Amino acid sequence: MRTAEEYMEKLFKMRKNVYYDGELIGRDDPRLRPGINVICETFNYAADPQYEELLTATSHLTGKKVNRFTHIHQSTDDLLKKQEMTRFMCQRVGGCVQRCMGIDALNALSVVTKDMDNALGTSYHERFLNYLRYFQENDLVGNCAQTDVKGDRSLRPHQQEDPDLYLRVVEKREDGIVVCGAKAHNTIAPYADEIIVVPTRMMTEKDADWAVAFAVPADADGVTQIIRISNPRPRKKLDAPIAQYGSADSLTVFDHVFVPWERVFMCGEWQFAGQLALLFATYHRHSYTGCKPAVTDIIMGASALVAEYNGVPKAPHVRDALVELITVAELVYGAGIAAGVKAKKAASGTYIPEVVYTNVARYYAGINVYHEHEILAELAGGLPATLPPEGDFLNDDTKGYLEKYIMRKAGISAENQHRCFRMISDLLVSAHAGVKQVAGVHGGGSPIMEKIAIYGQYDIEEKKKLAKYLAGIKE
Ligand SMILES: Cc1cc2nc3c(=O)[nH]c(=O)nc-3n(C[C@H](O)[C@H](O)[C@H](O)COP(=O)(O)OP(=O)(O)OC[C@H]3O[C@@H](n4cnc5c(N)ncnc54)[C@H](O)[C@@H]3O)c2cc1C
Repeated sequence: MRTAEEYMEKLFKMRKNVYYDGELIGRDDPRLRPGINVICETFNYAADPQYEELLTATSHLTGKKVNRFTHIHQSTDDLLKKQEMTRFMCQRVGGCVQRCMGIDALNALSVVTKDMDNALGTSYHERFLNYLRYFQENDLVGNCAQTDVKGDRSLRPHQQEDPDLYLRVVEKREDGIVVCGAKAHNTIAPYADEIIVVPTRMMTEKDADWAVAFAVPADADGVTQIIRISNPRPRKKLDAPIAQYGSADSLTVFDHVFVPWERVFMCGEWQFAGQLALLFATYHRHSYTGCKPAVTDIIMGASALVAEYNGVPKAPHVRDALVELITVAELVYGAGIAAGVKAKKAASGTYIPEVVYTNVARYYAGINVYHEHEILAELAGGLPATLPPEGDFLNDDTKGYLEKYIMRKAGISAENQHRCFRMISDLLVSAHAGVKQVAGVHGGGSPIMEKIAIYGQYDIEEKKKLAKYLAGIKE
């Protein structure tokens, strides 16, 4: 397994292909550091004997110890540990741990490459396992690039005016394929080792050129990342863990990118594009049953703390608000556990979380994101929005006034009151908070996509039969 230092050493040597705000930047640009800090923690905690059980696993390929963020689930226990690890890690970094998506994509590919081989006589699975071995042995960090830019949402890939609006194969050669197009909203891409591309939707026969899956180094020739960095507001003196972790998302352009065959895991098998798209979504939404409860934990902790600092921890509406937050966190987590316990073993041996429990959990988490922030905003009052900048707490002319007038419950220092409200301000009214909120709604698929998955898998006819039985309707 790698150390955080080894991860960064490799990262900083990558080809410069990342653009930010009009500049071509290196991966050692300090503005990327808060996102990189998140990934470093996935190495740090894996190296800590106290967290070894949670953060590491045994590779089913080599029998060696691997970081759990590179592991293919071999049991229901693996899925439960992944969920628990995700909640724990997201609590430590104050939000998205980001390293989940690469391994979610690899789990989906482990299933679909085998199913394709069984149905069509292709030989993708062996190829995939070779790549997985490389991924695990080098303890790599992967972005999953699933979301195409999609153009006109009502049209299929082959119907778009510009065929590049979904990523596609433009040439097949003896040694590999050439792809063109772009993938959107790729979190972690500027500080990932690898980009793992999978289809975003079901395809028809006419969409065969768009039914493609592969992996490339994130700095491969022809790959350009145009990114948006989202960092917490910097602190002057009042440093705190929440201010150290950020993220970045990329529009990843593939301009005639060559992919050697050993890295191609689907090429034209349109019949399996939908299965791969849905399976990645299932694994990723199952990861959300770990990360979203962690986000609720953070909001819940901040809500309870601010009520205590305000001197009203026992007020009935505070208790009600906290119970609402507990309900969201634990229903989502509980459904994630159910999805793990009810997982099915695929032909490849990989365990797949149960789809309905996974999707109801992700859906419920998504539609509650803004409500949870509303609860915190209500309990915190207006100060998170009007809190003077940190400089005023440091300036001798104003410091005394601010420390006097921020006081609430006796016995809590002015600094701790200030720390509490500055964190809540970061959680509620910063640009970073806005990005996290939208990610909470759309990451892993918009709520409508979860509804489609739930309705598509649920046996409503069975429920109609039940109603007929109870009503005494005999046909
Ligand atoms: C912060 C963040 C990070 C993300 N990270 C990643 C990542 O790392 N990798 C990745 O692959 N993706 C990532 N995503 C993408 C995420 O999965 C998508 O945002 C999501 O699937 C929605 O796609 P979209 O943004 O293109 O919105 P759209 O597809 O435009 O959807 C917006 C709305 O349009 C409507 N709509 C769209 N299509 C149709 C249709 N055919 N019929 C009817 N209505 C329709 C629906 O109401 C839908 O909710 C991330 C997203 C965010 C916000």
